[in-house]
Amino acid sequence: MAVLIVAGLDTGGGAGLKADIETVSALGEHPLPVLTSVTYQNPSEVRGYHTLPPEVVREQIRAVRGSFKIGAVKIGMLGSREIAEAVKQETEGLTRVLDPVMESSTGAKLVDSVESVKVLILGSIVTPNVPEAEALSGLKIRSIEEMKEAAKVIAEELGAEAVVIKGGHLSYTDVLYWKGKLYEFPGERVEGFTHGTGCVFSSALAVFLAKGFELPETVERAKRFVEGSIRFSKAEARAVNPLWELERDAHRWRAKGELEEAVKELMELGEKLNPHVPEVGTNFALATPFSEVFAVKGRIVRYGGTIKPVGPVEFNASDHLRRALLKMREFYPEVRAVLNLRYSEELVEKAKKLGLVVSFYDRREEPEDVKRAEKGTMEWGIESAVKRVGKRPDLIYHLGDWGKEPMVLIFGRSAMEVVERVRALSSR
Ligand SMILES: Nc1ncnc2c1ncn2[C@@H]1O[C@H](COP(=O)(O)OP(=O)(O)O)[C@@H](O)[C@H]1O
Ligand SMILES: Cc1ncc(COP(=O)(O)OP(=O)(O)O)c(N)n1
Repeated sequence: MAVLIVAGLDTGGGAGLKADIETVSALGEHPLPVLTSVTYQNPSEVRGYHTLPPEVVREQIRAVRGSFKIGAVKIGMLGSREIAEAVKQETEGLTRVLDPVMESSTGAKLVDSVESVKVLILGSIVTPNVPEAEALSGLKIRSIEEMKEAAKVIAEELGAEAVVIKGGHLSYTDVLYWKGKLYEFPGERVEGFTHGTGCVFSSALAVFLAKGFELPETVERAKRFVEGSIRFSKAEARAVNPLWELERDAHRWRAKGELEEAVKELMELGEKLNPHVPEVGTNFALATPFSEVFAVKGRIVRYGGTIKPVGPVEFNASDHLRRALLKMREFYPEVRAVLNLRYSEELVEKAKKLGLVVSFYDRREEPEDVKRAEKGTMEWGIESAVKRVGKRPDLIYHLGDWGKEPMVLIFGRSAMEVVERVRALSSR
């Protein structure tokens, strides 16, 4: 099934047509991109825009309308009244999702007037954010109740088929008004980059409608998709990541394979490693670029004179090492792997001789409030060891405390780098 996308180009690659194409593709449908305008923008500012002649927009739609089975159309930045009129005529009869783009989140205008957007409201599924809903309804919106009133006004007075008011500017709860009924879609703030959320939301809505879902289910699915695209956004883009699901799954698959290979290699060191395995066992953890962590279920234990993994490599199989690794990655995101061994002075001395950067934390220095808080020790320990040495540590040790075995953590930028370090440390 194809989804027609009528939108503007964001040169920063975060919102607009590029985000729409990625959303439609990631959700498994075929995007048909129609350009209305070129903006000059990055995630921090929109410097201006140029609208294409309406005839150019018209011809783009005509070129594809007859040759593809179009399940829905998503309409984003229109730019001008003339383009809005052309798009209205050329998309007649299609299921229309209208994101009434008026301003970017940075406050720059992306359409000549609110009236131009209104041209396309009749019969469309309209997805304003709170400021856009205020402009369309003439009402002030400060609460979910006021979102509901505005949605009703936009549907009943402007003739929208349905109205979804998005809550990204308020409480992250979205509201749908459809066929005389109101629906709420509760949400919570997700940490990450949010430039492009509105574009991804409306494109996802168009895709799920094209797939045949009913509107309330469609809104729920689109909302959860946007949440993922915020959670798995990336620093270099400073915008949402519509490819998150595909990338996350690919990274999970690769990380699992990488760790399985490294564990196999580690088993080759069996006899040499056996004396370094602590009473609680050794574990080996690897993080994906999205900071999801794999480890060995049940840990690696001493077995006769050698060592043995108790279970398979699994997602979230070690809380302890996961917390150590994620804390280290806050300082050094390139660090992806960690393994724990029993502390011994010889091991630490050998690490220093090998030129590894060694640091430590002293549990006796742990502040009382961290001690009282459940699960804060590891994070505090890694942070204090990182700060103590002032550069990326390869090995962090602690000397234990009441009921806590002294331990060594060996870090690396890949699982194999950790194995190589362990090989060097355990060689006689
Ligand atoms: N930080 C966030 N955490 C979770 N959901 C968010 C966040 N920001 C926006 N959303 C959701 O993203 C979608 C788009 O909303 P919004 O950001 O208000 O649109 P726009 O980009 O048009 O301003 C909505 O479903 C909204 O609830
Ligand atoms: C070309 C273009 N189209 C739309 C927008 C606005 O995108 P949106 O998803 O609403 O994201 P924010 O502007 O709220 O970050 C845009 N900026 N450029």
